[in-house]
Amino acid sequence: MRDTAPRRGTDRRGPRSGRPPVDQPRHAAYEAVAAVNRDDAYANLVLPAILREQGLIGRDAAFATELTYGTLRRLGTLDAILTSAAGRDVQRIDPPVRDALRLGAYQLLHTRVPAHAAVSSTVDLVRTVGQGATGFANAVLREVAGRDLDEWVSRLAPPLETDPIGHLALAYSHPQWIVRAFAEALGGDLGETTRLLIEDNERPPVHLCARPGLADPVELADETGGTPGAFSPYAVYLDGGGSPGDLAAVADGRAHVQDEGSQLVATALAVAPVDGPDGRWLDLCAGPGGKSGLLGAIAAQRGARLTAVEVAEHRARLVANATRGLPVTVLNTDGRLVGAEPKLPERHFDRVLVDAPCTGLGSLRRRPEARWRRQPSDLPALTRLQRELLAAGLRAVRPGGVLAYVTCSPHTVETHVSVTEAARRSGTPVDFVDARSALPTGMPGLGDGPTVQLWPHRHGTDAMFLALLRRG
Ligand SMILES: C[S@@+](CC[C@H](N)C(=O)[O-])C[C@H]1O[C@@H](n2cnc3c(N)ncnc32)[C@H](O)[C@@H]1O
Repeated sequence: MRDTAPRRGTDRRGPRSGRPPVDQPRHAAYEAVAAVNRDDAYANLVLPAILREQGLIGRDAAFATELTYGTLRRLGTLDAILTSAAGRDVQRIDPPVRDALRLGAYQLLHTRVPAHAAVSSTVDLVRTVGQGATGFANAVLREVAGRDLDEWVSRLAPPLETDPIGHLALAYSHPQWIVRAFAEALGGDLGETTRLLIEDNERPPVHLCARPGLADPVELADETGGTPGAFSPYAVYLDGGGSPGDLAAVADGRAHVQDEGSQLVATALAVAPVDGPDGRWLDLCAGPGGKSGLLGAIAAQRGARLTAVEVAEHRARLVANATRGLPVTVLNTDGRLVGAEPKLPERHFDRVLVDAPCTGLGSLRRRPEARWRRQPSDLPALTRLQRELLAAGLRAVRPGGVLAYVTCSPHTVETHVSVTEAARRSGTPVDFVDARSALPTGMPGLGDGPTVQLWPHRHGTDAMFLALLRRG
């Protein structure tokens, strides 16, 4: 099969020119997927801008979103199938045609769009983005349509028995190194690993945090048409649809959008027992301010004050916005300067949060392209930073005070290894507190302690890791 002289560019003849060759939602999805793959854009930023620019709302916006997010999540599996169907490595197909084919294959294998509509609309799209390649695109998509997803997986994936990681990676569209890391964090349980991978490919729910003292979760659920959360005392699950930023409660600062797992780990720091004074709290990695917003609201109720540190200037501004009206002081500085920066004295704080920069493998549901961008080679620099920030946090906490180490990744190198290494090297006496005791009573699936790993497939949250340490 040959794609003859495909032409780059997008000379789309939109409805305004009188000829609508490609419907708007599909074209919007194409533009978003192309921007992500070509320009390293982020889908969650670029797609809303495209939808706004093209005036897409309601069902059209939902369809464009489903196509964009679904195609990006399933990229690994779709590319393997397209490589087979095209008889050549998908990487050698002209990028605009390749992205159009990915969208077409996604519709064929993952949606209820009838096959003829998926094929013809993709060929129309290819006509506008890669002229001359329509015959090629038509032939490839007909080949894809010849099998359903299960048939393609059994044809292309290595056997589960001999290569379980390779099999799961292809079947559930994750890079192998991530599947391996998840399986290790789940104690080698491949059934659970599979459930996690399936969950990662679903659209994540939107959770609100009803700020303590400012909103009641039951009333907020009534007001927003949502449901009170299962675990966090502040959580409300939204039913989907609409933009949460448009909700009155979010606009007027009574609530903010925050995964329930993030709420739980921030609350755990606030409820862990400390001996003695309890008025000085520190968030050493605060941007964009979700946990500072919740901790600041709790601090207001308890007469405490939170210092929120963020090294990136624009993110420090986001923290200031997220904590307006709360007893929070934002410092735009490097958290590792504890002891050197006068506003960050050693042995000073009663409660310290180190929500360290990490690979973010625990929130792949929310960032569809992230799994393909992250590399194992990202780990050394991140884990070094995690240990340095943890060491700084341990210097900042006073004897008898408590520190929460949190990552939005279940990778054991970022969780257990980082926290035990940093504690060991700190030269400070520290004890692990059983983090389960700082989470809601009766919460299932928390393991044997003392650290806790939350999971999308167990708890419906991001895969947040929590270790609580008390300085002796
Ligand atoms: C995982 S995010 C924190 C999320 C935040 N706690 C929340 O709930 O919204 C990590 C943050 O640490 C910041 N960061 C990275 N290195 C830092 C450093 N050396 N000192 C302070 N902040 C740092 C990053 O810019 C990023 O905003």
